[in-house]
Amino acid sequence: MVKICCIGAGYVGGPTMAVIALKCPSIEVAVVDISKPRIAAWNSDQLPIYEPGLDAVVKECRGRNLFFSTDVEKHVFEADIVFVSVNTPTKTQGLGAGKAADLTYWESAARMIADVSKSDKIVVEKSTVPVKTAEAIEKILTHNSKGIKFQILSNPEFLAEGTAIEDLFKPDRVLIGGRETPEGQKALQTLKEVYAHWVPEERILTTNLWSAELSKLAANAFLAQRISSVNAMSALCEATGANIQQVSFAVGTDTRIGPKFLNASVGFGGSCFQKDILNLVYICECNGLPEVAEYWKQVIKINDYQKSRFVNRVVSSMFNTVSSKKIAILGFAFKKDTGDTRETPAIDVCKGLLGDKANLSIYDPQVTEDQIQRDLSMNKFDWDHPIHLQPTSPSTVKKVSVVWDAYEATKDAHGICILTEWDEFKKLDYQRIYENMQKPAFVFDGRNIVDADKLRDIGFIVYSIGKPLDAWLKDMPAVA
Ligand SMILES: NC(=O)C1=CN([C@@H]2O[C@H](COP(=O)(O)OP(=O)(O)OC[C@H]3O[C@@H](n4cnc5c(N)ncnc54)[C@H](O)[C@@H]3O)[C@@H](O)[C@H]2O)C=CC1
Ligand SMILES: O=C(O)[C@H]1O[C@H](OP(=O)(O)OP(=O)(O)OC[C@H]2O[C@@H](n3ccc(=O)[nH]c3=O)[C@H](O)[C@@H]2O)[C@H](O)[C@@H](O)[C@@H]1O
Repeated sequence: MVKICCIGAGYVGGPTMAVIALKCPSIEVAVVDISKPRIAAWNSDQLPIYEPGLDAVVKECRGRNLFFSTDVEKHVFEADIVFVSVNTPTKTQGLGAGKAADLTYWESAARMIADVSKSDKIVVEKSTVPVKTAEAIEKILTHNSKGIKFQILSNPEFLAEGTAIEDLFKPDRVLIGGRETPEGQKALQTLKEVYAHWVPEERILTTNLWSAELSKLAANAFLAQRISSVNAMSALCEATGANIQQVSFAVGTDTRIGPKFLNASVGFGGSCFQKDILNLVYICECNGLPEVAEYWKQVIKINDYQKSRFVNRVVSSMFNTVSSKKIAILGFAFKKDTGDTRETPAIDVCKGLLGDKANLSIYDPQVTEDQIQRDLSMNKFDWDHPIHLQPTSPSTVKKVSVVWDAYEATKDAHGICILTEWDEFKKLDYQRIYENMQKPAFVFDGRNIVDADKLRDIGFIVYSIGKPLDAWLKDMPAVA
């Protein structure tokens, strides 16, 4: 029986391996992690991540050919194929701080693999890494190998959170990069056969190592660039009376552009877009390509601009101050159908409003108070380290309360900011909400999910990203 071990039981390692186990009953899959609580949660009924469809997959395979364990060395020792899906955060100190990928966790995983291995292995880069990382990993493995042969493959993951299971069941493509040597090609074929259990052959792309590594960074950069492009247009729409949804639709019907990923928003979030673009920028700079670096940097600048533009709009609409006003925050996760808050735009928006002394009442159906408090008090990029290395007891942000109901959050509030597009926010009883709020009552829809005209009929002053402005808002321009 082929044995797979995956180091890193996170948002990628967990779901990816669960699906491999489901689709390949003849393969034994062990997912290992240094975090005991995380592994305990994977072995319980309360999985450590919320992902539609994941519970059913795990339930079917766990204990059959899917195992979660903290015994990292034992499972690496036994495996034929070792996936590495550990954190690759942005460096916060030293050379490349604020941009370069921190490969500490990757390097320690590679050294451990070299230490415990007694048989030849295929080592698969699942984490998103800078182009040429495989070369560094190869060096670590071969210099410590005691004669054992390792083949490195790059197999970046393209799943999106909230749709991970769907994406893994029916991927647009699986990408595998390997060395162009007979041994490299043999390893590539072995991994290809794993995916071929359920992915059509023509969707399994094979390339050289560097193309696979770079394609992952490029794909995320292209996706994020689309959002920054549409968000840049949203600002122009507000200034001119155009409507971003109409513009996106008109632009997206061109088959060369396509309709997906053109929703204007308060800004993109998530653990990867910013991190991967910063990483790309750093690589360009290191390769003497400052113009290319500058081009991609702009994607992040527009994203930051979009978040601060939103805050300014809220503050300026409410007589240029939110000091001591209650603002309800609906949604904190970086997108719907996930409890993940890594790099969520809600962090920057909340910090901006707190900077103007607002009192925040936050509700998100999947995010705990503890998580929100951690996020609002943690330094930038600290969140992307394994949980046991993060600050243990972050100070509580006093002007923030976290409640478990949208009606409670909005009671007596002056304004509502919708920051995540949870379906339940579309179906709220806004008449009831209006009656319980201070007047004038504002809704700032950072996701364009509410029926603005209906809300205006109730009496709300409504701001929708990239849509024609209410007279009230036009009279109170937001200066970024
Ligand atoms: N979250 C996402 O949607 C996607 C993430 N990625 C990439 O996948 C990689 C992992 O991301 P996530 O799963 O989101 O991170 P995560 O933080 O959820 O999981 C990483 C896990 O690795 C563990 N770990 C770190 N060092 C270890 C070691 N030496 N031995 C054993 N376990 C160790 C941590 O305890 C943690 O549980 C990153 O490079 C990310 O950029 C790629 C595609 C999608
Ligand atoms: O490398 C990664 O981590 C992953 O990053 C993204 O996936 P993810 O961050 O989970 O979620 P997305 O659906 O891409 O959304 C990212 C952010 O962009 C925002 N977004 C998305 C689409 C859109 O039209 N507008 C928009 O503002 C979302 O609300 C969210 O904040 C990519 O879509 C995945 O292919 C990739 O594997």
